Amino acid sequence: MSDLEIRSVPESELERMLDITDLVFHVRIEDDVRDRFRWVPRRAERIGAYSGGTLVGQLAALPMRLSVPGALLDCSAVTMVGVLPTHRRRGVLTAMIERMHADAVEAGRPVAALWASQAGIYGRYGFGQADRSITLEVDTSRPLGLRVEPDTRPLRLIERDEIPTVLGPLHERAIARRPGGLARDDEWWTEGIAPRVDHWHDEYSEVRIVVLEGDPGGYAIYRTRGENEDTRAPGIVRLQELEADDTAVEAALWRYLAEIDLTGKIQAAGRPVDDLLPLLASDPDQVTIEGDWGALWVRLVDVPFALRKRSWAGEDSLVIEVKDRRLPSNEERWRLTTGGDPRCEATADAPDLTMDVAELGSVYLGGTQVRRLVRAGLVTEHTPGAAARLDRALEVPLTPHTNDDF
Ligand SMILES: CC(=O)SCCNC(=O)CCNC(=O)[C@H](O)C(C)(C)COP(=O)(O)OP(=O)(O)OC[C@H]1O[C@@H](n2cnc3c(N)ncnc32)[C@H](O)[C@@H]1OP(=O)(O)O
Repeated sequence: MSDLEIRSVPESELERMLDITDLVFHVRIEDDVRDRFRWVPRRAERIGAYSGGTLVGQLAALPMRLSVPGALLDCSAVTMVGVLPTHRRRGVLTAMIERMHADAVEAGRPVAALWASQAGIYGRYGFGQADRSITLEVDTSRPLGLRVEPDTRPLRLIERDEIPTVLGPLHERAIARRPGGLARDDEWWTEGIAPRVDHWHDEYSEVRIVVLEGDPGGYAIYRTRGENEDTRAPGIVRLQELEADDTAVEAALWRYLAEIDLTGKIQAAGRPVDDLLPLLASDPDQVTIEGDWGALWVRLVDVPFALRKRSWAGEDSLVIEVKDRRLPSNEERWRLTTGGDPRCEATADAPDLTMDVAELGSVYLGGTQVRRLVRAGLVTEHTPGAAARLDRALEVPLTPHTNDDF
């Protein structure tokens, strides 16, 4: 598009950004809750596409920190992407992504991440799907038997203003154990994770937070809905997040949720794929997996830095040839030396594996098997056994998972 100008969106145009969000996502952010939605673009780097001086496309990049195995890395968390239907398919998104990449390089952010509205969009920009989520449904119309002894220490319901101090340390431990989470500040907790009312599900109660304090400890964030008087459908506990330092605490929190009076079902969207509950339930038929979907997409902006900063499960040395048509500084043969002091240096040696940076993004957190990508024809294995060796080095004890919906 010839008259396209890419520049920062000033704070005075936040309302226009919300209007564009309404328009492209087919939603209506009512006046009384607009204030709540402004916090995201307010704290983001706002990239605008202007045509004739009018904002026609937008992208918000939140400076965050992403948990990767063994580290927290600075990350551009991309959201609120939209292009007016009158300007679609003319390269507006591509131009905004290029600016986002340049900004991330300049700020020294080695990774970018996003949730995709449609999975077909972001691979071309070097993003790979890095983790998945499942929805669990638990039938609690009868008692939920558990095969382990739940922790018997008391649980406490806390108020929202206690969240950062009480849940903060528990969440820090959770994302240190499991890659894929974002480090949270007070606003992220109270506006993003646990707003008092969930605008998209306002038939549910205000947010409830139950905690088992201490170390080991844990918490659950949930909302409830009573029985439907017309259909007699049972009341529902909608679980948003449950984190526990050990299995006994986890069992105590599930038991608490299962025993809430006047409810007969727990709906838990956004659980990790290796969730323990299907194994812990005495009657596994009470726990069903109702959904399974792609969650976080990861883009390595600085490949050698990201590979050096991640911890690895074993010692090895492999040459990975990376293709990256958007960020040429990544397009290299990299000798990756894994182990206690990881190294990643450009080399002229023959590659063991060749892959696009998008595939590297999808395996980086440890949630996707390189061997599977080889079988799919998406990664080329030049040295027999190299994919299996990289898989061993990438291995993480807990599958990556992201519960920060941004
Ligand atoms: C992180 C997030 O916020 S995800 C939310 C994304 N936003 C939405 O889904 C809202 C509704 N959709 C839109 O606003 C727009 O259609 C966007 C942002 C998805 C695309 O914007 P456009 O300016 O039309 O994209 P652009 O013209 O730069 O297209 C770039 C490429 O992506 C492709 N593409 C664009 N949208 C899609 C899609 N939904 N599915 C598959 N491919 C797509 C184009 O065909 C083009 O391909 P090419 O490079 O091979 O020619």
